[in-house]
Amino acid sequence: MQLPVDFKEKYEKLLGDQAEAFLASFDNPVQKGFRINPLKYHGHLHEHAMQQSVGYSAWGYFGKVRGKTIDHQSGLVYSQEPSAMLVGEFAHPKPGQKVLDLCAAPGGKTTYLASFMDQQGLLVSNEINRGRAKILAENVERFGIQNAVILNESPDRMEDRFANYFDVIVVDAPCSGEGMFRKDPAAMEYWNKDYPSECANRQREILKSAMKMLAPKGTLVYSTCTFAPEEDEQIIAWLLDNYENLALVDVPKQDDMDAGRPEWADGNPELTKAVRLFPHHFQGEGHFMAKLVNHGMETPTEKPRAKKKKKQSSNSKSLNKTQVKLWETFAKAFLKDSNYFDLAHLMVQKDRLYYQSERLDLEGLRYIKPGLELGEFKKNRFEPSQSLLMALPVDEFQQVVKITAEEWRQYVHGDVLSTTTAGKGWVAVAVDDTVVGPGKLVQGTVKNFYPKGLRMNF
Ligand SMILES: C[S@@+](CC[C@H](N)C(=O)[O-])C[C@H]1O[C@@H](n2cnc3c(N)ncnc32)[C@H](O)[C@@H]1O
Repeated sequence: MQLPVDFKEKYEKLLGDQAEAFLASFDNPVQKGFRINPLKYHGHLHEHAMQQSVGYSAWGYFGKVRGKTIDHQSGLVYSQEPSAMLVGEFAHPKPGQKVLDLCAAPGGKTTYLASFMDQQGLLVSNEINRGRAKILAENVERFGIQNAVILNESPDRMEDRFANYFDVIVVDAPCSGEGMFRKDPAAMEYWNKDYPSECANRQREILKSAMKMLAPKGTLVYSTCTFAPEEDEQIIAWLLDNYENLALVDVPKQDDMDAGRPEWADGNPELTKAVRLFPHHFQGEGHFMAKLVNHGMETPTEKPRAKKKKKQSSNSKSLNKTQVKLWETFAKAFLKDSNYFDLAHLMVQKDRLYYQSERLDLEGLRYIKPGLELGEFKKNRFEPSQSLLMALPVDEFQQVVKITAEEWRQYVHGDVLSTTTAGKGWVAVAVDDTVVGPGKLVQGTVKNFYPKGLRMNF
């Protein structure tokens, strides 16, 4: 691989006698990986083999995910390279906590965090770039996460609303991407020797906002996919200097994981508690990560905290009587437990019904999904969304139509299926125990409600 000359010279100086092995590793094959989804997994995958597990991740395996498969389309697996899995392990939120993934698209860390949370608590998943935020929302839908809110904000605009709020914050920062050169050689086009310092400026701004949103005793995980000390140890040194209540957590390291390098920053020996993943030592792409805990009190906010408004925002409303009736009738016929989603946590926005695990007023913030989308109110009826189908296990539905893998291809193509299943009305369509989407039983056929935007040809 043709690496930038300045890049080579920099790491020859920094790494000394290890530089040769480090630079040679860029010619080795990229490590591919995937995770199984514990919110959905019932003991087997349809098209992928779980051969070699990633030791430090309960859900991680080496191997490549194929896109046009039941496993991928129904969110049973998530493609993620092995190094990135360690960030989720560092964060390790508990069910019920308030968790923020501040730089979240396309969703690798968000889906990892949700895997620990067991649909309880709140996961705010934010992405500044609108196009990428939409992709994030698609991945969250497929993974079946019930307790996520997808924001599309710049971190500084979130500070006041969420002051001292989150128990766990992950900042998987935009960075110079040196650790991705092997996987994505196009990343080299942006790189020049000043790029890491430019990225570091942005990282400090993002972290200033993150610190305002971190609760007392909260955990902050910072990660990059670059080797640049300016964006790694030097950022952590800056955090420790500027936030005296913040302390690094000593996370156990495997033999193939390197410690942070104090000599590449201000010499603070604490920095050895950070982790570097070098591709000449570790089976994965280049990464840096650090876990910190806030031992302090609440961080004073600069502006007064926004007062809680009694009135709901103009965008989102509680359900009116007709909508309550339509939803309740639908839920009774479609779900085994018609109260699965607490009415007090439901809200309507532009005729779409959402469930919010934690009631939030998002007025003034840009968002993609204010919660789990359950479906849409149409003239005198309620139509379930793909998100609802993805977010519940098969045994929560009253009526299920089981189809074969071959029929699944027809279903995701948009075809009407014939069936011997008796009954009528809304059904969950499933392959074995894997729910793949909604359908409607009409006289021996399953009318196809797989979203048009997701349909595919084979
Ligand atoms: C390394 S990627 C995140 C990857 C993601 N966490 C995952 O695991 O799939 C960094 C993200 O930060 C976003 N970003 C760029 N500038 C930002 C800023 N100023 N504040 C917050 N996020 C930013 C990028 O759009 C990008 O999606």
